[in-house]
Amino acid sequence: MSEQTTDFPAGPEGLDVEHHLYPVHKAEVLIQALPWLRRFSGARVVVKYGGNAMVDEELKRAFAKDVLFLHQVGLRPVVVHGGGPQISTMLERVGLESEFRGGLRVTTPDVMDIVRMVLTGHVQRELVSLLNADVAHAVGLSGEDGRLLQAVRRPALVDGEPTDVGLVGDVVAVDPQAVEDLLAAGRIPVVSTVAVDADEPTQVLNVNADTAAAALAVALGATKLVVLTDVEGLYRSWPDRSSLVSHIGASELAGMLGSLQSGMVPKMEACLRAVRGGVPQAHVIDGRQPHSMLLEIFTDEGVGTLVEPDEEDA
Ligand SMILES: Nc1ncnc2c1ncn2[C@@H]1O[C@H](COP(=O)(O)OP(=O)(O)O)[C@@H](O)[C@H]1O
Ligand SMILES: CC(=O)N[C@@H](CCC(=O)OP(=O)(O)O)C(=O)O
Repeated sequence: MSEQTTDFPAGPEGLDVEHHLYPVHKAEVLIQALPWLRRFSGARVVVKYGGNAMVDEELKRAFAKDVLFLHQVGLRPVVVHGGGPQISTMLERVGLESEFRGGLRVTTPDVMDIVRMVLTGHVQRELVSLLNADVAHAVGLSGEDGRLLQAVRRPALVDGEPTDVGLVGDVVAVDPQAVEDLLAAGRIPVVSTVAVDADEPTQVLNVNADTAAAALAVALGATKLVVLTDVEGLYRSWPDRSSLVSHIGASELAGMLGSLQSGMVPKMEACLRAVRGGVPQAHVIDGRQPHSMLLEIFTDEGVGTLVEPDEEDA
């Protein structure tokens, strides 16, 4: 390992390790990781990388390093990415309106073209390129490939009323074979969440990336779903930053869903679906903090919010 200290995680009390990590502490970090490395060897981890967490180039590179680290130490990461802000930027550039109803983008055929173009043609390509900067393990695919993600059209719920949002779908079936093939070949799959319409297979649908990641995690029998976003985790009383929930069971979360707002609704619904679908742990962590994923998986303290099944279901 090099002398450079900038890639080491912050200490438990927010210690500025860049300047304070002594060699013995570096060794302690490695020793602390040992039981977790052993426990998660071979485990499938679905990592959802939200568009809001893709803040700058350095953070994106740090994310790519973390994924490569997981792969290198024997886990089986599968990256599922979003790109909501990037879609909105492109819509603005081409003079199309960005409108959300009940947290879902109103998706006309023109908007769908942009969604598909930005997710599979831009965000996914960029992530694959970052992941392949040193060793070429990553391969990108879309929910259309091998009909990985199949969805049916769904309305948004606005004040409890179903409201049409166009070409928006809910994932109803996953055929994970394309991802399985890549995993069997030692690849890192990078999935864009464009889905095939189950009722009309030549039509594509825009699906929420959190929901799609959860469905894929269940279908793959993943050990963890890790959702990277632009907040520390779930806050009990948003926006009170002192109310971070570090651990929550499925039933308690189900009871909280009705009080959540905006982007946290699909995110926490996705975590709930994942743990109720057999994924033992779902995490929401801060993608703006470099290497938060490694801190979550390989340190005793963990970070963010952990969702687990109710004890009787575990
Ligand atoms: N209870 C809550 N706890 C945390 N964040 C919340 C909560 N309620 C609403 N939010 C909002 O949800 C956002 C995350 O969702 P979203 O913007 O869709 O992220 P992403 O692009 O990563 O999917 C946060 O930035 C925050 O503004
Ligand atoms: C139906 C719907 O709203 N789809 C989302 C898909 C992208 C997404 O979910 O990206 P993030 O994870 O970055 O939010 C959208 O069009 O913005």
